[in-house]
Amino acid sequence: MVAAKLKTEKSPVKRRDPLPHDTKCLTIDELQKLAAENMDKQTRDYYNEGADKGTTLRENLDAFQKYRIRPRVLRDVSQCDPSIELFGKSIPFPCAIAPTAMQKLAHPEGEVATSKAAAKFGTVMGLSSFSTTTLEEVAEHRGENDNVLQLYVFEERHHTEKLLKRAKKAGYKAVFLTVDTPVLGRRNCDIRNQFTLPPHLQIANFPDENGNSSSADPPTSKKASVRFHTHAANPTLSWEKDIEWLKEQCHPEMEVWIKGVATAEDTELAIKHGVDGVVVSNHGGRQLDGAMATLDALPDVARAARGRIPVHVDGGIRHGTDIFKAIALGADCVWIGRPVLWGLSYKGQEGVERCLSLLYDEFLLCMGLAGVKSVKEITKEYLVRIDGLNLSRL
Ligand SMILES: Cc1cc2nc3c(=O)[nH]c(=O)nc-3n(C[C@H](O)[C@H](O)[C@H](O)COP(=O)(O)O)c2cc1C
Ligand SMILES: CC(C)CC(=O)C(=O)O
Repeated sequence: MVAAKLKTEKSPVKRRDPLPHDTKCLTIDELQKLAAENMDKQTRDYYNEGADKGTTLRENLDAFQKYRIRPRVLRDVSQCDPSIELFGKSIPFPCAIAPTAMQKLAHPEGEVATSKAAAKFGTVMGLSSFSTTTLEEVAEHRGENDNVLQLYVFEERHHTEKLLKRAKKAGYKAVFLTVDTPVLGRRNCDIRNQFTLPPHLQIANFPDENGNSSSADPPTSKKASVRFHTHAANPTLSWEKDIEWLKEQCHPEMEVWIKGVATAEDTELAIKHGVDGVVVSNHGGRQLDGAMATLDALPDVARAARGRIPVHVDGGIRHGTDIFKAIALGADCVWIGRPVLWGLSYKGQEGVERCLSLLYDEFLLCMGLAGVKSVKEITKEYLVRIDGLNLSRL
C-alpha cells in the first residue's frame, strides 16, 4: 500500500504501520454508509443532521471543492514526515478527534472505545462534557496520549468548577470552551424524533444530588442537576466575564482554547484575552445555519493570528486531501467529528482506528504526490482556487 511504498528502509521517520485493508471500507464515504446500517433512526439523525436547512453543513463539505492542489515534482519524497507536534508531543499527522456528545449511542463502549483508538493511533481525543462516560474513565484508557476536555461554561459556575478540578486531576491537557452555542441551534430531526437518551445511558459527568449520573431527561423532569437540554447553551457568556475566570481555573495545568471562532475580529480578541489556541468551527453546521463554511473562514483567522497562537479547524473533513487543503490555508491541525462516530458505530474501537487510518493514508499519499516532505512545507503555494472556469493562485 502507499504508506509502505513511500517508506524507505533508511527513513528516520517513524511511521505507523498501515492497517490491512478492509475492502468494504476504503473511504470515509463507505464508512458512513456502513455505520448507517448499525444506527437507529434517532441516532443517525442526531449525528448526521445540521441546523435548520442544512446549508452550512453542506457548505462545510463543498468548500473543499473550491480548491485544487498544485503538485510539485522531482522532489525526492521517499522520506515524507506527516507528523506534527500538539501539546508538546508528536502526533502521527495533523488530525485529532473532535469532541462529540453521547458516544454510547453509537456503540456500547462509547467514549472508552474512542479513547483506546486514539491512544493506539497516537492522536489527541477531545471529550465532550456531555459524554456518556465519565471523564475519569475515559482518561484511564488514554495511554501515553493527551486528551482535552470540551467545556460548556454553565450559568451555575459551581458545576463547571467541579468539572475543571476533576479534569485537572485526571490529567487533561487543555479545555476547549465551545463558544458557538450561546443558544442551541434548531435541529428539526431531533424535534421530530423527540430526541432523548435511552434510559440505560447517562450524561455521566454530572451526577445529581444523590450521586446518580443525569440522564438526558425531558425538560420537564426535575431529577438531574445538569441536562443538555437546559445547560449546553449559555447566552450569558462573554469575553470579559468568563475568559479571565476560566484561565484562573485552568492555568497553568490546562491550556484554555476557544472552539467556534470564525472571524479575524474574534481571533484578535482571543489573543488579547490570553487564550492558548482557537479552533475555527461552526459546530459541524449544527448551530447557525447560513454561517460561513469553516474552510472559508479559516484564511482570515489564520491571517489575524499571525502565528501568535495555534489555529485549528474542524468541519467537513472527509479525506486526506481535505486535511492538506486546510493546512495550506493556514491551519496547524484539523479535528474530525462525524467520521469518528461512524467508525464507532461500524466497529467500535477498531472502526475509529479504521477511520483515522484511512485519513492518515490519504494524507500521506497526498503529501508524496504533491511533492512535500513535511507538514510545515504545506503552504498556499500548493493550492489554486476555482472561480467558475478560472483557476486563480492564492
Ligand atoms: C453528534 C455530534 C455531537 C457533537 N457534540 C459536541 C459537543 O458536545 N461539544 C462541542 O463543542 N461540539 C460538539 N460537536 C461538534 C464537533 O465537535 C465538531 O465541531 C464537528 O462535528 C466538526 O464537523 P464534522 O462532523 O463535519 O467533522 C458535535 C458534533 C456532532 C456531529
Ligand atoms: C447539545 C450538546 C449536548 C451536544 C452538542 O453539542 C451537539 O449535539 O451538537
